[in-house]
Amino acid sequence: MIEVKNLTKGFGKNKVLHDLSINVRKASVYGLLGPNGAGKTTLIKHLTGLYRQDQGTVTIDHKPVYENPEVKAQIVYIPDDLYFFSQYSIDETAKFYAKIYPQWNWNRYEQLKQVFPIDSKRRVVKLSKGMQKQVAFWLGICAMPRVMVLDEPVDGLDPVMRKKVWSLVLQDVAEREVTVLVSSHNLRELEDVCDHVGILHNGKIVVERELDDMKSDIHKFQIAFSDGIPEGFLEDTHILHKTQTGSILLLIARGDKDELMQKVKSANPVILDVLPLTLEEIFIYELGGMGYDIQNILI
Ligand SMILES: Nc1ncnc2c1ncn2[C@@H]1O[C@H](COP(=O)(O)OP(=O)(O)OP(=O)(O)O)[C@@H](O)[C@H]1O
Repeated sequence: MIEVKNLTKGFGKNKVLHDLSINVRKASVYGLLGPNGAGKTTLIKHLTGLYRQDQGTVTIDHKPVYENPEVKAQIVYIPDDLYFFSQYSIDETAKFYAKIYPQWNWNRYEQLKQVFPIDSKRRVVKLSKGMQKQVAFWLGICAMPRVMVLDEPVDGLDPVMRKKVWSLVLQDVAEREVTVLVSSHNLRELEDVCDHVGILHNGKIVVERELDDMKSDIHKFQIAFSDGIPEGFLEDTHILHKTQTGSILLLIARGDKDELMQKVKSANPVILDVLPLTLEEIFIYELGGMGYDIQNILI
C-alpha cells in the first residue's frame, strides 16, 4: 500500500534520510518512533507529497505521491503543528474540505458532533490547542481518506478524547481498510494501536517489527535455584539480558516460550515465573543487542 524504497533526502549538506525503505500494508497501522531530529517529519512530508525525494521512490498503491493530486486526495495528514484559515469557522472549514476530498461525507460530519462537543460555528483558530486537534480529526475522518498520516496525533488531547479518537481511527482501519502511519515519541501509546513499529534513528530505520511476532519471540523469566546457578545453565540460549539479585536470576531470552521453559525446568529451579514484558522493554533489549545507545533512541 504505502511503499518507500531507498529514500534519500538532504537539505544542503545535511543528509537527513539515508536509503530508507518501509512498507505499510493496507488496513494496518504502522508506528514510526524516533528521537528528536531523527527524520520522522521529513519522511512524513514525503508520504504526503510535500517534499520531493533526492533519490528513491515513494508510492501509494504503486502510484508516486509527489505532484499527484489524485493520490493526495486520498490522504489525510494531521501534522503536529496544525494550520487552519484564520477567518474560517469549523463549518466553513468543512465546506473547504468537502471541495478538496471527493469522498467527503456530510452525514458523518453531523454524526460526529456527538463525539466532538464543539460549536461548529466557532472560528477554529480561536479554539484551544486540544480542541483544534479534535477539529483536525473530526474533519479528517469525514474526508473518508484511504490513508491517514498522523504526526504526534494525540498530543494535546485529554485521555478521554485520546481514546475516542483512536477508536474512530481504528474503526475505519477495520471497516474501510484505511491504512495509517503514525509518528510518535510515545511507545506506550503506539503499543495499543499499531500492527508494526519501525524505529528511525539518524535517518535510518534501525528496527522494524510486527508487534505480535515481537511479543511471542521474547520472554522474561524469574528463576531461583537452591544451590546457585548450575554450571552451563542456558549456555546454548539467546540471552538478551541477565541480572542477578541475591539468589533471584532475571533473564530475558529470545526463542519459543515452551522450549525455553523446558530448558529452565530441566535444571530443577525452585522458583520459575514468567513475567510480562512491555513493548518498551522488548525494544530496549533488542536495540541494546544491536549496539545502539538506547537512552538516546527511546523516550
Ligand atoms: N526544511 C528543512 N531545512 C533544513 N533542514 C531541515 C528541514 N527540515 C528538517 N530539517 C533537518 O532534518 C533533521 C530531521 O528533522 P525532522 O523534523 O524530520 O525530525 P523529527 O524526527 O520529526 O524530529 P522531532 O521529533 O523533533 O519532531 C533535523 O536535523 C532538521 O534540522
